[in-house]
Amino acid sequence: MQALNVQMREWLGTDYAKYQYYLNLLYSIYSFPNIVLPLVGGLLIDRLSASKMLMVFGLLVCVGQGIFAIGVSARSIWAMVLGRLIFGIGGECLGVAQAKIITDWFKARWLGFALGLNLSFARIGTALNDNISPVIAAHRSGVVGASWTGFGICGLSFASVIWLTYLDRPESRTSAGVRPDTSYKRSDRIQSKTNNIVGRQAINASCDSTMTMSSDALDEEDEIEKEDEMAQDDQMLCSEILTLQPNFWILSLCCIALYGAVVPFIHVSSDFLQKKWYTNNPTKAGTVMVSFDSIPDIVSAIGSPLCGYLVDKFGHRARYIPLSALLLIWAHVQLGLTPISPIVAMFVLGLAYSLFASALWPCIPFLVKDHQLGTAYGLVTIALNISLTVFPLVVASILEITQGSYSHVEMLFIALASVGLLLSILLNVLDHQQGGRLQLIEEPSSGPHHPEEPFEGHRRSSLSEQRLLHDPYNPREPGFEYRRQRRYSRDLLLEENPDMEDVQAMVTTRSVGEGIITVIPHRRRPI
Ligand SMILES: C[C@H](N)C(=O)N[C@@H](CCCCN)C(=O)O
Repeated sequence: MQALNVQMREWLGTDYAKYQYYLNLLYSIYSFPNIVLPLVGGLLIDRLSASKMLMVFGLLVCVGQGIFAIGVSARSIWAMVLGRLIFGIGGECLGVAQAKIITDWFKARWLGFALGLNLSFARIGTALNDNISPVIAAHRSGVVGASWTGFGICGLSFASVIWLTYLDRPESRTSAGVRPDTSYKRSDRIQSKTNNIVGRQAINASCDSTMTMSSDALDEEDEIEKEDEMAQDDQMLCSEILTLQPNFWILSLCCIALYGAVVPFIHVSSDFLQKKWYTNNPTKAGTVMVSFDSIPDIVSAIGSPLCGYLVDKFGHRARYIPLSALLLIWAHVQLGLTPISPIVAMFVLGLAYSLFASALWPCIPFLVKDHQLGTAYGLVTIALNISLTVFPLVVASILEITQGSYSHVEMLFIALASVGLLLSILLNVLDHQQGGRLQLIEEPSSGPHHPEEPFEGHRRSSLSEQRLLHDPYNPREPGFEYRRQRRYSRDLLLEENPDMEDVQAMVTTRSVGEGIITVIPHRRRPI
């Protein structure tokens, strides 16, 4: 919208004041419903399935952009508003579903890099939109052409949603050792529970059965039944939201403060930079500002996957957050209170943007249980949208009251970054007291897996870090089912030619009917 500012106003034929009202309305209608809806989206993702919901949200994005483009073609502002509403609901919930799928697949390795790459594509999209939309609109087709180009891109995005849904199907998850999606898991569990019952009845009924069960195997079966029962409870309930740990809520507050110190600034940066540095040279301002505007997004497009990689490689993900808050304070102090050229400050701002975004989102899976992930991502997305709804309005009010004083606006951003700094220090202190879960290193596993290894994947962890892991074999611990599957599939894969005897040593087989057996992977225990 911002990118097509002038051309859109000319196309709609409205005066400046009315157009500013429409512009704000089109932005607010995107963010406002997302103060609540990502929670509903997240709960649906946890209770149904991330890829099914991804389809629904992807469709909403296409429908929303289609209605918006029709509105632009017909010069109907209310159709445009309706389009943005549907687009916003789909877009933010789509982000939640994406994050859930990425976490399911990359939780044990490369999570920071994968989420960083996801952010990188979002930034590239923003930078391309800012720079290409006006060029498209300047041609014969105008803003109508630019809006329908947007619709075409949404169509391409929906095609990749379909492709992703295919890649994320239950069989691929199972063969890759990835935690199955909720709906599949539930039907699978009902089936396995039925099999267990049938198997038990068959064993009990046939005293002359040729199959005898060792007491170990019976213990194992009892444990598996217990796990099944407990897993039935592991459906995300609304009431569980209140039981999420304080660190999760502090992280959400960090999200409000730090995004609030960056995104609303980017929205007004073009006007600010022009007024402060290029007042007497509007021609230069016109050309320079387009690229200046995009510096934080471009730096973040490159920086986010790199920072994500650093987080994976060296851990300490929560420590990057106060560091990024310090960088934000530096950038805003330099921009707001000094006459120094803004280029360096804009780079620093982009670096801080990369650093906190690629550290903050990968913290979430370390703070909630697996079955709460969608809801947790939904809640942090709500925090983000509160920030993106409230602070642009605060900025607009400050500009109105101070008659356009950007120094006062910069003071707001410095204050927000300082609040982010304090909150992130508190987060690190509390996390340290609880053993440093947020600082763990997850790195790609290369060598063989040792039975005594307490957690999935190879990881350098200090003793204090390991203390907090409790019992990774406890089905109530976050990621239990995921770890068991990973162990099982890794054990099979690590054998170059796994022969059947070895495989049999790892599983218990049950005859549950004529010609039907059920295979239960053994749970490995630390030596
Ligand atoms: C408004 C927009 N959705 C946004 O700012 N998103 C955030 C968070 C994306 C999280 C995806 N896992 C961003 O940094 O782009």
